[in-house]
Amino acid sequence: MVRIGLLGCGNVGKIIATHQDGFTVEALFDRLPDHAEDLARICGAPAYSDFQEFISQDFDICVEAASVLAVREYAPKVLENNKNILILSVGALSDTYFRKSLLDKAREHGRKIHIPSGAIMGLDNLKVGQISKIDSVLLRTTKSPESLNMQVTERTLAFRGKANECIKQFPKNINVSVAIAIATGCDVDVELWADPEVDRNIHDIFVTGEFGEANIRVINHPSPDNPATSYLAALSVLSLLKNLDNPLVIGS
Ligand SMILES: NC(=O)C1=CN([C@@H]2O[C@H](COP(=O)(O)OP(=O)(O)OC[C@H]3O[C@@H](n4cnc5c(N)ncnc54)[C@H](OP(=O)(O)O)[C@@H]3O)[C@@H](O)[C@H]2O)C=CC1
Ligand SMILES: O=C([O-])CC(=O)C(=O)O
Repeated sequence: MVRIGLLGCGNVGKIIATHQDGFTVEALFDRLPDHAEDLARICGAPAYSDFQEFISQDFDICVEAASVLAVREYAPKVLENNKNILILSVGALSDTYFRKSLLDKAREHGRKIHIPSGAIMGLDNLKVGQISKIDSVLLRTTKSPESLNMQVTERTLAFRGKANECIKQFPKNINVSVAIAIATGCDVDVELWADPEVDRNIHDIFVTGEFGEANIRVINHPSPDNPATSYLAALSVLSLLKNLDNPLVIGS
């Protein structure tokens, strides 16, 4: 059974702590001690207010569901403490210098960095971009204005540009674009729309390349405690953890 330590005890953290299937939660950490203690009451794992104490506990993989800044601060320490890490706030890896240094650290300590599919589908086969030419990738994301902290009364373009710029402006909303960029190895064009008519998080992905063309539309239900985060993002973490020890590996 996989043993995890949970870094970030908010909306996704709560879903993980309440659905322990194929893994057990062994330790909890959040910058808000109340959040970690709330989850401790739900799942029985101890809450730590000191990161070093948390990371010294006996678990196999640290599951990050906190923020881009938390990844920058803690991911290197997780690897230095000889633990694998699952990173949901993958936007942190848009900084190529940081990404390289984290990969070097993972190699040095013989550890893995897992990036779940998060709030989209198709990330598995988008990796063909690393071996076969991809000509263009566009992600068009539509969310409610509330999710984007905007107040608009009609469909409004919040951002158009590249993924690594968009994540700087919307670190809680467009991690998926960085996951696509890393998977494909391509610069990803992003359009981010605020639409008062929608109550879903919609991701339209358009890819063209040597393989042909793909148009992927994911219409996500928001998660219970954070409308900006799709429920699918939490489910993708649960399914990654459930399959970690499975001898059958499905999807590329
Ligand atoms: N890859 C993907 O496809 C997706 C990624 N995400 C990302 O996943 C992450 C988790 O999402 P969600 O659970 O909804 O977010 P929440 O804000 O509900 O929960 C995050 C928790 O982590 C805490 N936290 C934030 N920064 C730190 C830090 N530096 N150190 C310790 N704790 C910290 C937060 O505290 P506080 O409340 O004080 O900030 C909060 O308790 C987010 O970064 C989100 O953007 C979400 C959806 C899809
Ligand atoms: O949950 C979503 O739909 C996408 C999201 O917030 C992110 O990628 O950061």
